[in-house]
Amino acid sequence: MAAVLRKLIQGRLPALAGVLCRRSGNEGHLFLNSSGSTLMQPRCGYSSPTESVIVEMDKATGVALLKLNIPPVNSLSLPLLTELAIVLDKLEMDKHCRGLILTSAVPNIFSAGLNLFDMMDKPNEHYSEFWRAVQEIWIKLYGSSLANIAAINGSSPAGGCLLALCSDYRIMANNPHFTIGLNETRLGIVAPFWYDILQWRVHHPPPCLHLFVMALVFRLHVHHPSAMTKVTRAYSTELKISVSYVKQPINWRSHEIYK
Ligand SMILES: CCCCCCCCCCCCC/C=C/C(=O)SCCNC(=O)CCNC(=O)[C@H](O)C(C)(C)COP(=O)(O)OP(=O)(O)OC[C@H]1O[C@@H](n2cnc3c(N)ncnc32)[C@H](O)[C@@H]1OP(=O)(O)O
Repeated sequence: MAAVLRKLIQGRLPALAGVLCRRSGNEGHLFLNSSGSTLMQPRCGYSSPTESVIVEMDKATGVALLKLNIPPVNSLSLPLLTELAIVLDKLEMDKHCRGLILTSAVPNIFSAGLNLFDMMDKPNEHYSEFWRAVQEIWIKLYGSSLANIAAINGSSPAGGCLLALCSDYRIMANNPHFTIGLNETRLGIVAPFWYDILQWRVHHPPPCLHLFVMALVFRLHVHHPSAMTKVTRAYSTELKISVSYVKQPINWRSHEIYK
């Protein structure tokens, strides 16, 4: 099945498909359990200097698991955003890396959004630097040539939700205690205009990414390999077409929402 997917799609997305679809063994598989914790068997690992972003690279598949690791709530502070930017740059330049999964090492929290203390009682220069770092993460994640998925294993309000929206696809743990959404509007903080493009993508996801999620569902719940092969065959044309949709350049003025 994974072989069929690999044949159908060229480029970097197949590596992720391999992770999601592999039939035997646990290595390289991503699991989200009901408590929202993720389990992945890494082949090797390295971390950012302060370990605020833990990176576990599966060399066999070329997929990196990135875990935000700033307790208590993974708030997106200037140091965390800076470190995340460095990690994303490194992965982008790593020719063995083909995809990434963004998740959290903090139990029950994906990210509490922008660090509120970075947005108060600071000099103007700090606000400029902070906002530049926020925009940089958006550009790096959304504009990444790597296939990327957000595994939302905890609450993810405000900027946490926006961070997840930068990924190609989102999978959230099924836990009624986990919340997600743009609660910051209650504080009078409004997401910028360029956030529209993220919303647009969520409402119009590339069809092949649907297939990856279906693959995950099959792997975890059906355990019926032949079913997936049938699905892959049925969607083969759609898959080929959909490759052209993935990783569209950032050119929101050409999107229909602006027409
Ligand atoms: C963003 C990068 C990607 C780019 C995306 C592009 C899109 C465009 C970006 C533009 C973004 C603009 C809009 C975004 C704005 C924001 O993000 S503003 C931040 C708003 N966030 C919140 O309002 C979250 C508030 N927090 C909570 O709801 C809860 O804390 C929680 C996350 C659900 C966790 O609850 P719980 O486990 O009960 O923990 P608490 O006891 O509440 O908190 C523990 C300690 O953590 C501190 N804390 C919580 N949130 C933040 C925060 N955002 N910043 C800093 N600190 C935070 C909290 O005060 C507690 O501290 P102590 O009291 O000292 O223990």
